[in-house]
Amino acid sequence: MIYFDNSATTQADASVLETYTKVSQAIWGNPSSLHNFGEKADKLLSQSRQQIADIFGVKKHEIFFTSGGTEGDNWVIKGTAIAKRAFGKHLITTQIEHPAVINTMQQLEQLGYEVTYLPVDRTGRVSASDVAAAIRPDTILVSVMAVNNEVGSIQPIDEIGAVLADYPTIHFHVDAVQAVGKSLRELVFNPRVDFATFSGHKFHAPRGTGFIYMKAGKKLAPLMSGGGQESNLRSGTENVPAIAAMAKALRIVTTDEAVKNQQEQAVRKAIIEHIKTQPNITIFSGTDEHFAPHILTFAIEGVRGETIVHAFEDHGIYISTTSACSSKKEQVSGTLMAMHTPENLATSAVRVSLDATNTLAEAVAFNQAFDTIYAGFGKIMTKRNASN
Ligand SMILES: Cc1ncc(COP(=O)(O)O)c(C=O)c1O
Repeated sequence: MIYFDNSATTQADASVLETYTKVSQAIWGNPSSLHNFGEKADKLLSQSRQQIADIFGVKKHEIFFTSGGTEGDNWVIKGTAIAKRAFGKHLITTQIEHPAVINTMQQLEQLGYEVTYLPVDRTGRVSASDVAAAIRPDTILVSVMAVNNEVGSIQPIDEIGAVLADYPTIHFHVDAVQAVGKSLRELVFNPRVDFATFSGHKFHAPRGTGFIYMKAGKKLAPLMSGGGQESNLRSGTENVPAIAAMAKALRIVTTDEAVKNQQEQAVRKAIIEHIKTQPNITIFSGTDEHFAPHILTFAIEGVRGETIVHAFEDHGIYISTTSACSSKKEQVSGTLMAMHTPENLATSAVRVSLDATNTLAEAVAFNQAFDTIYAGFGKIMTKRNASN
């Protein structure tokens, strides 16, 4: 089996699962309990928070645990909307955000908020000057992802940060779910960024884990009210075993990051160099510094994305249509449409998403499977053209 769908989810690391099991067996007390057993869990929770903060060079009390990327995005956006409703009801985002952002924004629109969805260029990048032009006196939030999950384009967070330096009261949120382990720490933690969202299952931690970064002094309304965990901002008994496991997974994925990214880039380039020689192939992910090393999206014109996914599956290779969320709903990729891709090409797009465990030998196997699949589709396309 060759697993090339790491942007959908990653396999939990064996040593990370070991931590999860050990903590579940040995330190399963409730961190809020007053007794010594609870204190042990609380101590581990605190150590995990410190570990994560240290990795990113931020303060411990700026890390808040969540259940994943969707919760983090919802919290920052709705939490801002509630906390700042007296100051304004305008939010700015892009047309290429994950549904966790776009659908949250749409929900707010139904409640009377106004949202500007900024366009992107043909390479899938938003422009900082468009952000500047969209700012209004009642703008309360700018939310822009670091790495797009469908084509891998890296957004100019630093340039947007420079624009927002003149507007210190506007919350600046970065969805960093696809940016972990991709040598983008400085970009995500640009000094002007106030909030960032992270999801554990994208970096080999157990499902249902995640955290947000909330800069000291910034405020969000809680979405989960209850027992007052996470400094009264996110109630609910903490999943200490999973959180300890996530902290370990983050340490592993961020160790030797540059070397791992070179590996991903090498595998990606080996595939690009091979497939780009064929006619009817469109590659949407660039190889320059504006694209993350792990995502490659391409289309075989005239063949539907799901047909391509299943054809590779027959060869034991797992890829996806442009995102795991949209693949079962037969939705056309929002990112590719925003990039002005013709609809017939957007419906033919598939995403290969890598991590550092993928090898050049797997790229060779992928390329061989590609040749067989492409030749098969070629016959169908020729027949179709002849009968038209
Ligand atoms: C950019 C981005 N944001 C948010 C999410 C949602 O994260 P989760 O699956 O942890 O809810 C994803 C998941 O694919 C994503 O790629």
